[in-house]
Order: sequence, then C-alpha cells, then structure tokens
Amino acid sequence: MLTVSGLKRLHISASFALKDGEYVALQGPSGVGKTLLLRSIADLDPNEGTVKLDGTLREAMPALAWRKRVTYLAAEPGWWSDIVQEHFTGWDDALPLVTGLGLPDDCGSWPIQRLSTGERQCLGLVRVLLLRSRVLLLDEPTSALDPASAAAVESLIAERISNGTSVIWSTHDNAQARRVGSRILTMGPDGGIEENRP
Ligand SMILES: Nc1ncnc2c1ncn2[C@@H]1O[C@H](COP(=O)(O)OP(=O)(O)OP(=O)(O)O)[C@@H](O)[C@H]1O
Repeated sequence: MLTVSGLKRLHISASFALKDGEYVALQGPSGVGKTLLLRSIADLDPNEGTVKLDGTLREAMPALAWRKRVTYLAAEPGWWSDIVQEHFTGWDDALPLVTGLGLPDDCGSWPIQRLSTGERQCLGLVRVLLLRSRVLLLDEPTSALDPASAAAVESLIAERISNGTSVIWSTHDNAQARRVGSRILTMGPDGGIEENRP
C-alpha cells in the first residue's frame, strides 16, 4: 500500500492511498501539475508531506532504493549512452518485452538517435518494467504510440497489475482513463485532486 499524506510541491497538494494491484488514472488539464505530483511521489524533486510504502517512510531508505520500488517513467525517457542495449543491464530479459511491444529483435544494436518518439517511449517503459517496481508512476506512457502499440502497453501493464503492482497512469485520453483506471484522480487548477469512479 502506498500512502500519500499532505504532499505539497509548488501549488499542488495531495493525499490519497493506493492499494497493491490498484490501477489509478490521473487526469487534469495541461500544466495543472500531474508531472509535479508523480515526480514528487518518486522523490525526484523537493517536496513536503508523508509518503509511505507498506508503512515505511520513504526517508527510511536511500533515495535510489525508494525509486526502484516507486518508479517514475517520464513521457520522454532520458538516454545516457549511444546504443539501445547499453541502457539495459540484461538485454536478454528485455527482449521478450521489446518484441512484445512491436520492436524488432535486432534493435538492441541501434543508435538511440535512430529511434522514433514512439520507439523511445516503448523502450523507456521496458527499462522501467525490468525493475519490477511495487508502484509504477507512468506519465502519459502511450502519448506517442499508435492505437495497436498503446493497446499492447495497456495489456502489459494489466498483467503487472494482476501480479500486485500498483499503477498511477497520467493520461489526457478520457477513454483510456476509463479503460485503465479502477479509480480516476482529477487534478484541478488549484493543485488539489478529487476522485471519480470511471
Ligand atoms: N521547477 C519548477 N518551478 C516552477 N514551476 C514549475 C517547475 N516545474 C514545473 N513547473 C510548472 O508547474 C506547472 C505544472 O507542470 P506539470 O508538468 O506538472 O503539468 P502537467 O499537468 O503534467 O501537464 P501536461 O499534461 O501538459 O504534461 C507548469 O505550469 C510548469 O511550468
């Protein structure tokens, strides 16, 4: 169980809990603060409030250990090396996920520069899935994907949910929010969140 109590970052303020295996959609207009919230929960930016995983405060563990359990995926994942495979500690483990998302099995040797925006988004997701995090904070993870690839991502994430992973999925796509979210959190211009059922 992830609990967020009185989290504050700039104008945003949020409190909610996320059970194991729960799938929550996060919505709200552009610029309202969805990314700020997700990055704050992962402790990537300074913020105030209490965030716990199974009752353990995030301050009780090193930041890297927290982020491996409570993992943020940016809409545009970062790259630090020239070749795709160099971003994966176990490319063999990555390969079934990579091909499952429609990329060819020789893409490990491709230069990052060659990748399309959608291919980057898929490979960024695979990188994160290999961490086997308890909580995934997905920031518009299919914004650059065609419908078939987006459906493949949705079913991959649904499989993780059935194994107990919890997910917050930020999306501007209302139909997707209703499809993926058993709950919908909507952020308003004041930075607060309200909850709706899909
Ligand atoms: N470090 C910062 N200092 C001040 N303001 C910031 C900082 N980072 C982001 N902001 C502002 O906070 C607001 C919320 O940004 P955020 O990226 O969280 O929006 P969002 O809801 O994810 O939007 P989108 O749907 O377009 O991705 C924006 O106006 C942004 O400019």
